[in-house]
Amino acid sequence: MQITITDVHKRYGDVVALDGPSFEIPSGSTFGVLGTNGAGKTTLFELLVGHDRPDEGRIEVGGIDVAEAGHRVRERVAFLPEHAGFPPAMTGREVLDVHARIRGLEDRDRRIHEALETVGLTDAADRAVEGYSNGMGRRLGLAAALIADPPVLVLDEPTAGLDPRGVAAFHRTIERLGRETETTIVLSSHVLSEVERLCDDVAILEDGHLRAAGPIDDLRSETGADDRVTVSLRPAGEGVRPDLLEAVQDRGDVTETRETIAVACERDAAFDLCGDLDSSLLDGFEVREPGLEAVFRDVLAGTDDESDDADREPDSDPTRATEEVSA
Ligand SMILES: Nc1ncnc2c1ncn2[C@@H]1O[C@H](COP(=O)(O)OP(=O)(O)OP(=O)(O)O)[C@@H](O)[C@H]1O
Repeated sequence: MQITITDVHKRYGDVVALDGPSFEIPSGSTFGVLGTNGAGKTTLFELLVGHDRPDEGRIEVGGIDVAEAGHRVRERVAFLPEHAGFPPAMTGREVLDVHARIRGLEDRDRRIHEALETVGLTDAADRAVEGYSNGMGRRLGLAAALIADPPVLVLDEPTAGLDPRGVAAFHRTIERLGRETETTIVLSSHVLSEVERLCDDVAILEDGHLRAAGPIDDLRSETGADDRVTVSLRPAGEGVRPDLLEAVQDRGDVTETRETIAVACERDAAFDLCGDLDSSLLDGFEVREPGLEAVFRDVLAGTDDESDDADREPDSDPTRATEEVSA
């Protein structure tokens, strides 16, 4: 089910939370909403699921205006908020039964069974929620969101606070939903590798403005991120690390990890770098293609000056984002 966001504005007192983003979320896609802290992601989700109304602009889900017909949209859109809580004494199954009843669903036992299976909570279904781990609680939230087979699923930072196993389980569930159903999945995350793994398309927000939107591959070439690579060098022992650092310091953006020294630079410069380095300093190296991180950095780097301007007025020009991306 396609979602269309058109010139949406939202203020909280003096704070401009959304300043006119316009973009489309393709039907059946897994779509990532990215942004710095306070960029407006949660605000956008609250408007998208009909919990609040925009001051100006429209959000349509499957052609229906959310602000005009919130009840019809709520039948189509399920939301997993960033902080979903459940009465601690209830079991997971009881929580899902309440959700199914609120939605007036028939065939509740089958739906509850399927939702529990989908998120991998069948064995814990009859335990009280207070005994659930953080990850199990998130998965119960997802099961509650899935119980009505919604055509649209909105997940606000779904893996925040989960341990690596919880994150992996969550990823598998989302990937399976994306592969096996027509569900349009919209999620926000600060973990770019997660978004790159799960999503086909993204929107990047900053201070309420849309900075870029579209398929990740298109953004890579539009932003020029495609022109750059990262050369990851493994020093031949800790003793030569300072020499290696000195040799690469003017060759690009240098970052160090415990094992490697990474140099992000233009493709031609990477070619020269690999040819010039003294091989006795190296245990090995690899060249990595630009990831979503490079796109994110390039998109936001083009707006550094503007993002300092906290008092700017709302911008009603929906073409603005396209201009900024190509800037
Ligand atoms: N109910 C509210 N009252 C006042 N200000 C709010 C309210 N909700 C959000 N804001 C402000 O609106 C801006 C956008 O907030 P929002 O929570 O949408 O950002 P976000 O991108 O989800 O941030 P984060 O990544 O930190 O969760 C912020 O400046 C925030 O302080």
